[in-house]
Parts: sequence; structure tokens; C-alpha cells
Amino acid sequence: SKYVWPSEYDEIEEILSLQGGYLSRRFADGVVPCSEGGNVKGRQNAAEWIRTAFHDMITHNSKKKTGGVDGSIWFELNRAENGGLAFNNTFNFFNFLYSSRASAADLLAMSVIVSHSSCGGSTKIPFRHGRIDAGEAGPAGVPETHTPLKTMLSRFATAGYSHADMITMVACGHTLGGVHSVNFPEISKGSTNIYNDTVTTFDGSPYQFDNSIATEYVKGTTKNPLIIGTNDTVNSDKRIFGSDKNKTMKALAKKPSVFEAKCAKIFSRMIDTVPKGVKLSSPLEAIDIKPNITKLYLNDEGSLVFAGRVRVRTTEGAKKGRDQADLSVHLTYANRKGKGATAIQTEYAGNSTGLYGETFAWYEYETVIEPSAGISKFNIHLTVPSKKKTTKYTNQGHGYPVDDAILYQDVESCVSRTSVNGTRAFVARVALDKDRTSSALRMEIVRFEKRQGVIVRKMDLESIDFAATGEESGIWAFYEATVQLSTSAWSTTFDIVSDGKKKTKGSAGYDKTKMEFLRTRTCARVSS
Ligand code: HEM
Repeated sequence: SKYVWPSEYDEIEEILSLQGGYLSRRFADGVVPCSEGGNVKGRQNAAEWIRTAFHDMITHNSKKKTGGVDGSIWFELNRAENGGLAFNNTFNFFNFLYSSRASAADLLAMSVIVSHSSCGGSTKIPFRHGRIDAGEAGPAGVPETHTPLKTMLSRFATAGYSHADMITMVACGHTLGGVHSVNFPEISKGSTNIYNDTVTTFDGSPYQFDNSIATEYVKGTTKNPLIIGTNDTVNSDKRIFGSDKNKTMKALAKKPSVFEAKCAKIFSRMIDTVPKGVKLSSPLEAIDIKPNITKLYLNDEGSLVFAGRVRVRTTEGAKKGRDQADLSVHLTYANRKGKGATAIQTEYAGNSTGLYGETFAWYEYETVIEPSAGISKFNIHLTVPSKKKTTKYTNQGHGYPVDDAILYQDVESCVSRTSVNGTRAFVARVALDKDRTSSALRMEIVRFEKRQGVIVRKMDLESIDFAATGEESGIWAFYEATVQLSTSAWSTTFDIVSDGKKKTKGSAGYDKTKMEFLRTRTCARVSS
């Protein structure tokens, strides 16, 4: 099915698509370059993220369809098999992206793709969304260095992976990173002080997603601490890699392209291993033309301010009429009754980049609309000046919808900078079409709640009624709601919902309408 804007998946699409440049969602920042680990000695985020996904996934049961990539790992950190700081560190990086539209498990799955790509993996791993976060720990069973081969094989088999799959998955994981003295001082000689971690790497190129983990093994030059260690009981890679007479490792060593293809495939299977009840989407592709309304509100003069941007995918460049230097964008909008085609010019504002060479250009506009005429939808027009050619985008014939029945008074709505008794007041102001004032106007806000010992916060949805202030402007009446937000969780998202009303003899009915996934922000500093 073709994409129609807006979609509840716009947020996750943006997190995946906008990795660098203007308006980047900054997911990749933690793993660019692949060696990055903040300024913590020995830390490599890309390696930690991939390892976290593996530990979350491997307790899956393919027959019972339980476990998998579901974020249960974050409830399981008191287990020896999940020791060290890597797992919480991983979530810390994308905590800021976690929301009602991006589950912790989806972000963990995406982190594997982002890390793989940043470390030089060139094969596109499809990203499917829809993972549901576990609310509690799952069963134990992550293989450890001392785990017997038979037990390992049976664990992988239960999770749905063959003997060859197991060897491949371990080799693909262990092409990055290494063993940390902080966590395994018997295996990686060095300090157990977290500020003086020594990493003994699995291969000679721990920051490169390449097959040297396999070539060094086959040549016998490997320095992998899980192979050449003096205590064979904990030489798990030695046990695993040699368990099929080196058949799988030889194949991986033979050609970089084989390693590349097999690893992309096994990582794809790994992140798509999910429990029953989860229906993964089809692979998420970057949306070609995507608008984003940033403002629709009544200003002090009672005029309707309408501002936003259009994101144009420029990956295919000039031959497809998508050379940013030879492109202009304008909108045409229809009034509240669906009539007319008033033009709005846009200005180029910047470029952003995604994975696998994706690029985007942004075009921004801000205009004032006659409030009595209003707005209902717009179309987007792309012009290639050198060819004097314009293409019209109509959102699959629907037009890009704008509902001016609810206006979020962004400028007057904010979270107080002052904390009182651990809470900060969020005042939200809305202008509602007076025709709708006989039905309820609600805010549905996500409250984050801390859980003891678990880094991933719980999300609860709360409904709060707006109250009329008695003020009016044009066709609108003003409403306000005040919400006390926990000081540590004031940054959140909410919807504004105006209920519908059935048609009756005396009056016309109307549909429910809402503004979705708005974000709280703090009030501007006032100078005294
Ligand atoms: C099945 C048996 C496996 C065992 C016994 C095992 C064991 C280990 C151990 C002991 C470490 C060192 C951790 C530390 O020092 O904190 C490690 C690191 C790592 N493992 Fe595994 N592993 C296995 C499979 C896998 C798989 C299948 C993957 C991914 C697909 C993976 C990915 C990683 C990565 C990326 C690191 C480096 C982490 C870093 O440098 O911070 N491992 N593994």
C-alpha cells in the first residue's frame, strides 16, 4: 500500500531516515565513528549495542513463541550472563528517542542496523517495526564462555537457529569489540577499575565489520582471547568455531562478500526474532515527499499562522529531478471549505543524510492565513528550474490534510522552568472551533514512570480534560489544561482530542479529530 501522510509511523521513519545533518534524530551519533564510546576508555558503543540485541534475542523459544527482541534484557541485568555496564549503556543512548511511537525493542533492533552500517557493513538490513516492550524479565539462558557446546547448540536450536547459524552469528558479532578486563579479568588481563578498562579484541580490526575474525582464525594467527586463552573451559569461540570441523569459518574466511552477505542475513533474522503477538511491519523505506507542520496557531492579531517544512528525498539526484541545487518547492492550499489553491513559497533550509547513502533536502515556509477562510489541505509542487518542469504531489489524491478545528497555541503552551515539590506545571492552550464546544476536549499525555532497577521507564497514558477560558477569537474558543509533570519526566508527548458528535435533528454532527504526538517544551527564559 502507498504511503499516505500523516502516519503513526512517521516518527519511527524519521528516526531511521535522519541520521545526520539538518534535523537529524542523531541515533547514529553514538556509533559514528564505529570506535566511538564517549570518553570512556575501552568502550565501543556499536559493539555493545549489537551484543545487547543478541542477549535480548537468544532466550527466544521458537515453539512457544516467547521471548526474542522485546527489551526484556533490561529486567535481566542481575544475572551473571548479563554482567557489565554495556546493556544499560546501550539504552542510555537511545532513551531520548524512546516514546509511545518508538518502543525500546524497536530501537534496540534499529541499533543493530545503525551499528552495522557505521562499522562498514554495506548490505542493507531491512528495518521492520512493531516490537512490543516486555514488562518483566524473561527466562535465563544466554550462553556463557564456560557453557558446554551441547547446551549452546540446544539454546540456539530452541531460538530457531541451526548449528551453522550459531557459528555464523557468533563470528558476525565478534568481528567487533572484544573482552573487557573490567568484566572478565581472567580472560582479558588488565584493570577491573571501570576507568581503566583494557579490551582484548576478537580480531585485528575491531572497528571494522569485516571477515578478519574468520581469516585470522583459519590462518591460525588469531589473538581472539576466547580462542587462545590458557583455560580451554572458557575458550567459547574455539569450541564454537571448530564445532563443524571449521566448515562455516572457512566459508566466512574465503571471501569478504560471503561474510558480508551472511552477516547481514543473520543479523536481520536476529532482530526479527520476536514473540507471539508482535506483527512486524514490512521493511520501512524512506518516504519520498514528507511534510511536517511545525505551527498552526492564532497569533496576537488573531491571524492564523501556518508554518512547516517539506522533506524531499534527493538520494536519486539530478537524473530523477532531485538535485537540491536545481529544485524549488511550493505549496498550494485549499481553504476550510476545500476551495481555492493559494500558493505558499518555501525556502531551502538544509540537507540531511540517512543510512546507505540516503539524502534529503528540506524546504521551509511560514505564512499567515486569513482566519475566516481557514485551511483544509495542501498539495506540494516540486519544480526543476533548469527543465522548467513541475511535479505535483497530492498525497495519493487526498491532499495533505490540515485541520484548523483544533489549534495548539504552541507559543503560549510550555512547561514551567520552576520545579515545585518535584513537579513542573505544563500549561497547554488550545483554540477550538466553536462548532465543537459541545463535546469534550481532552489531552492524552504519556507519563513516564521510573521502575526500581530498570533503566527503561514505564509509559502510562493519562487523559486530562481541557476547560474553556471564556475567551474567543474568530470561529475559535480558547481552552486550557494544566498538567503537573514529574520534574524528571517533563519531556513527553501528547495528543489533543476533540470528540465527535452524532448528527441530531436540530444540529449537524461532526467527526472526532485530534492533533497527535505533540511534544512538551520548556517555557522561554524570562529576563528579569
Ligand atoms: C554464543 C556464545 C557467545 C559467548 C559465550 C559470548 C561471549 C562474549 C564475551 C565473554 C564477551 C566479552 C564481554 C565483556 O567483556 O564485557 C563478548 C563480547 C561481545 N559479544 Fe559475544 N558471545 C557469544 C555470542 C555472541 C553473538 C551471537 C553476538 C552477536 C551477534 C555477540 C556479540 C558480541 C560483541 C559485539 C561483543 C563485544 C562487546 C564489547 O566490545 O563491548 N556475541 N561475547
